[in-house]
Parts: sequence; structure tokens; C-alpha cells
Amino acid sequence: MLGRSYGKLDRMRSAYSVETVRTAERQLMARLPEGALMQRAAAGLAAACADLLGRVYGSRVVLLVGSGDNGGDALYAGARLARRGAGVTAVLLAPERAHAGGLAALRRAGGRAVSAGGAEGAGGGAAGVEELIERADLVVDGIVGIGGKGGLRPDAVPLAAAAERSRAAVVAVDLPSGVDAGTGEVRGVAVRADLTVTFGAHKPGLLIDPAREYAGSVRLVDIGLELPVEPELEALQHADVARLLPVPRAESDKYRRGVVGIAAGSARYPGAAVLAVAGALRGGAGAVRYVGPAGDAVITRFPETLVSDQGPKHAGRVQAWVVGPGAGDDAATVGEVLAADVPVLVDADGLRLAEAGVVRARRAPTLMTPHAGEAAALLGVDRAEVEGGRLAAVRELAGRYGATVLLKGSTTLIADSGGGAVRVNPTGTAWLATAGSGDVLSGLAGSLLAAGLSTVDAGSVGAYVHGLAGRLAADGAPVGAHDVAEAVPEAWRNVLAE
Ligand SMILES: NC(=O)C1=CN([C@@H]2O[C@H](COP(=O)(O)OP(=O)(O)OC[C@H]3O[C@@H](n4cnc5c(N)ncnc54)[C@H](OP(=O)(O)O)[C@@H]3O)[C@@H](O)[C@H]2O)[C@@H](O)CC1
Ligand SMILES: [K+]
Repeated sequence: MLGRSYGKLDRMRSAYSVETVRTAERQLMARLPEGALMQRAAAGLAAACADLLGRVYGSRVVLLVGSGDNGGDALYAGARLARRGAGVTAVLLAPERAHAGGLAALRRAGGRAVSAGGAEGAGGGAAGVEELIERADLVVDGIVGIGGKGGLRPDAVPLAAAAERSRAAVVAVDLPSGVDAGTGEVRGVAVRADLTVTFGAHKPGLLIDPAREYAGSVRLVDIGLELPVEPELEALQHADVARLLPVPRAESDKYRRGVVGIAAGSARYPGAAVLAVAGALRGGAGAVRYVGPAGDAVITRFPETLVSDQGPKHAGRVQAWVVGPGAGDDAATVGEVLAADVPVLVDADGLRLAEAGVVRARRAPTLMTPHAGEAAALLGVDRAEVEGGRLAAVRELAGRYGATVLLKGSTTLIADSGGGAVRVNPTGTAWLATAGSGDVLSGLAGSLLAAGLSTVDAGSVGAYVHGLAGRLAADGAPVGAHDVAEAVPEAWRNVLAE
């Protein structure tokens, strides 16, 4: 086996909960002159806006300004842009509660302010405001940030809609207004940004769908916060994955590299077995052992597979098992695999057939890999509930089963039952939503388990490489699951080349 220890997680992209960010901000603010943090935030925001505009002088900038400090950031950044020659108009959602210092700074710099709803001064009135937004070059969304509760309020909805219609680039301040910073949930309308400039730390909502989709690309502005070692969420990057990928040593033979057992497929669904083996052969284990009724199909496609028609118990030693893809109703095989004292990955039909009590009682680790529909069935809730609240769902399942759970989707999440940071995969692509793609992932991640990675690492590295393989294989066109499996070596090389 190739045990790989993972030291300092210094390169990961991390996200921190709103409470953690608030605490860090309070501690820092106590040591700094008043307003210093907001100036740092505004300076970073204005620089990002200027980059996006290219030419600041003569550009038309509209600020959408709510009643909190998020609006304050927008106003101070607007003042900086106005000083560089932009025509800046602030649209105030609550004129009497807008950040006073920010508003004064904007006015001093030559910017103007109008009310969002009423006809307060020239250019006011709802229709006029929407027209202003539609004709802008840049819209800055400072409606609400980490202080937001619930979805966007009704008075802000027409502004978000006008920003979406507009040809202007939309920059969200800290977060797109209307998304839940902590969970990634989106209730009703939210601002759709091209760029989100976030301060101090990523918030979970910026990394998890559906909110992530609203954020566009995300730029982090360092405002000097000191954050705890363990984040709430972490996303591996190329360098992290490169350090985790198993590398054979000079003295390795196939058994030392690990043998992965695949108990999958049925006479009716041989394809799932073939695809799981296709993933497993490219996942770093030294050998792939296949057990089940689809042996002929497997050996025809992959003659290097060790095929057995005995059950898992008599198949010979493996360092990890994958069970479930295309398994139909074969509960006996699932039970036999779960009784083995090695790491087990349970996918697809296997999820339905694995009893929670049995999984919880296992001494060796278990990795479960449901998609949203399967997770919903296990939790007894609607699929929409899982899709809308992915972070809560993955944590709940991990707790119930005492297992590591990988919840598939465009932002795949991996949670350990022991708590700790949840991993989020940044390489997903919609092209991976294709039949059999999950079978490839289960083989790949199972192979990484056999090579000695922990369940959390095998799941997150598997998802990362699988997502990258999907992108490389697709390259803008539809692909089949076997194309994804074949692109795994290229994805692997791509990671190591960094
Ligand atoms: N702290 C720091 O050091 C730093 C903080 N910084 C910045 O401050 C931001 C946090 O500021 P914050 O705490 O003032 O809250 P914020 O996000 O502006 O919203 C609260 C206001 O919005 C309102 N509101 C609530 N829900 C709403 C909804 N759904 N739809 C519409 N409105 C809604 C709510 O109104 P109320 O409920 O009172 O009527 C309240 O007045 C943070 O994201 C970052 O940008 C940076 O400058 C760096 C330094
Ligand atoms: K915002």
C-alpha cells in the first residue's frame, strides 16, 4: 500500500462561516482606526472594477446601495471610481439609512445619488432607475452582504432584474445579493454577477451551487483577517491534488500498489461494471479484480482485469472494494462487501441496499457516493431539498451512516462523519451529467482508496481528476462516460504538470 500523509493544507481554497468571519473582523477592527477595514475593502473593490472596465474615465457606473455596510463598501468604491473620471450614480434602497460616510465621500468625488423607488431629485423614479441600470457600463451590487437574511426583498427585485437585462458588467460586493452566504441556498431572485469581490475569506455560498453560479468569477481581497486553521469548507487545487496522487516507488509491485475489487454490474447491466473497471484501471491501484456476472464483458474490453465468478468473500485479497454500480437488487453481494475489513465505496444501487446500521458498525472506513436523487431517497426528502441545501444534506448523511459521503453534482461535496471541513470539488462540469459517468468515478475513487488514500482524500481527489477528465474530454462537445475514463491519464498528467 502507498500510505500518503498529507501535511499542511496551505494551498487549498478555504471558505469560512459568516460567524467566523464576523469574529475575525471584530478582532481586527479593535486594533485598527475606525473605518480602516471598509477602506481596504473599498480599495480592493474599486481596483477590481477598474480592471473590468479597462477605461475608467468616462464610463457609466451605477451602484445599488442597501442599508448596511455592504452598501458602504459600494459607495466608497464608487467615490474612488468617480475621482478617476467615471460618472457614478448611487441608487439608494433606503435613502435615510444609507452609509453616511460613504455617501458623503461619493458626493465629494462628484458622484450623485437617487432613490430606488421614489422620485427624489433628478433621475429618480422606478422606471428612470431601471433605465439607468440598463444603460450602465458597470453595475456594482451593494444591496446586501453577509448581513442578508432570507431572499432578496421585493423592493430590490426589480433592480436585480434590470441588472440582468443590462449589458453592463455586474460586480457583486462580498456576495451576490439574495444568496445565502452560509449554505449556498438561493430563495427566489438573486443578483447574477459576472464577478464577485469578496473580503477577508471566501464564504461557503461562493463555492456551493446554486449560489456559486450567481457569483461569476470570485476575487478575494485580503483585508488582513486572521482566520482559524480549520475552515468550514475547502476546495483542493491542482497543487493539493498533485501531492495526494499515489506515485509508485521503485520497490512497488502490483500488490504493493494496491488491488481494488469491483463488485458491480449484472447480466442486465454489464455496462456499469465495464465503466467502473475503466475508472479503476486509471486510478493508481496496481491491479483491478472484478467480481460479478459481467465478467465476459469486462475481460473482453479490459483483458488486464483479474476476473472471478466467486463472490467477494472468495475473490482473493483486495485493499478496497467498490460495490453497487448496476448491482440491481443483489443485496447479498453488498452485504458480503460491507463485511470485509477494508475500505469500501458504495455507489448507485448499493446505496439503497446498504443498511445504515451495518455501515455504521463497520470498522474499516466507508465512502458513499450518492447523487442528489439518491441522497434524497436515503434521507426521505424531496430531491429539490437536497439540491437547494447541499451542505446540510451531505453532513446529515455522513452523520447518519457514520461514513464519508460524497454528494455528486456540479459542485460535488465530500463530508466526513467526524465533522471537520467539508471538501468541495471545483472541477465539475455540466458535461459530466451523462449516463455512466458516476460508474467511472466510483472505480476511480475506489482505486485511490486501494492505493492508500483516506476516504475523504480518495473522494475529493477522485472527483477532482474525474471533473478535469470530463472537461478535457468534452472540450466544448458532448462526451460519453468511456471518453471521460480515457481522459483520466491526461487529467492526471495535467495535475502533475502544475
Ligand atoms: N464588518 C466588517 O468589518 C466589514 C464588513 N464589510 C462589509 O460589510 C458587509 C456586512 O455589513 P452589515 O453587517 O452591515 O450587513 P449587510 O450585508 O450590509 O446587510 C444588512 C442590511 O441589509 C438589510 N437586509 C437584510 N436582509 C436583506 C435582504 N434579504 N434584502 C435586502 N436587504 C436586506 C438589513 O436591513 P434591516 O433588516 O435592518 O431592515 C441591513 O440593514 C459585508 O458583507 C461586507 O460587504 C467590509 O466593509 C469589510 C469590513
Ligand atoms: K452584495
